[in-house]
Amino acid sequence: MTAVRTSPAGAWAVVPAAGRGTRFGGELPKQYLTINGKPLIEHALRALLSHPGVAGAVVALAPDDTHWPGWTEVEGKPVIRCVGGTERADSVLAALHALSDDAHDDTLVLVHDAARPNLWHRDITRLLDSAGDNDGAILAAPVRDTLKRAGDGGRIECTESRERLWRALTPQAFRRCALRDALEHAARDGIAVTDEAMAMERTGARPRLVEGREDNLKVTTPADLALAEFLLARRVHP
Ligand SMILES: Nc1ccn([C@@H]2O[C@H](COP(=O)(O)OP(=O)(O)OP(=O)(O)O)[C@@H](O)[C@H]2O)c(=O)n1
Ligand SMILES: C[C@](O)(CO)[C@H](O)COP(=O)(O)O
Repeated sequence: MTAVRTSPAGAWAVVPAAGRGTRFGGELPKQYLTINGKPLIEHALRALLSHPGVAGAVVALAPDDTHWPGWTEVEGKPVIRCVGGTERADSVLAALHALSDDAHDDTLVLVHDAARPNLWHRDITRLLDSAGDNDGAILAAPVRDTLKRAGDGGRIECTESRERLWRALTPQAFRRCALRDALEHAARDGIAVTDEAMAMERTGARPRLVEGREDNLKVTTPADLALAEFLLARRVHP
């Protein structure tokens, strides 16, 4: 893995893409499934790198990835690869390390799943506008459904309040070193964090919730892929 010089101007995208897609199933990792002739990861990278506030991207790949097309540039901006880890948080941490020490500590990083192909510029802009303080910000969507807690035997134990509950989306935006330290701390404590905000919360930070488009979906199952196809077919970029 090569250390990278980063531009002081602009945020950097960090794209974890080292997952196996176990819940999706199949041989091909889901980030390489195509919609409109482009793999999901390309949709994600183009959405990020075509935004004027994003200077480049670091992509974390599985060590045995044979599908990565070898891009070093997308939308005229640099794309760097590194080897990801066992869990998503390990992959994000590896990508943060791949940004060299001469990158500013306070460079803003936007961590975005390779498996979220329907990201819009307006959401990136709103996130960048809100992520200036040291606690960072994430895109999120309010929970809309009535929530049931399961008891024994597949029966409902109770109805949970959805008040103040949000679904975490990506990108999630933080200062590079603050996020690196938070992820390292969680790893040392043996805590499996499922998103970047969770690692930051453990340090006492209170990241801002920025309401994002509800159709910024993560492709997790085949049903999600069909929905993403529907959404992207109607989309006029960016
Ligand atoms: N060790 C890992 C695990 C996940 N990811 C990435 O994190 C994003 C969101 O994770 P998820 O949807 O959980 O992807 P997978 O781990 O591939 O799916 P599954 O949990 O079903 O195996 C994806 O872009 C995935 O490639 C990663 O970079 N490194
Ligand atoms: C980061 C994430 O996409 C936010 O929704 C999510 O946490 C990824 O992992 P998950 O296992 O699918 O929740």
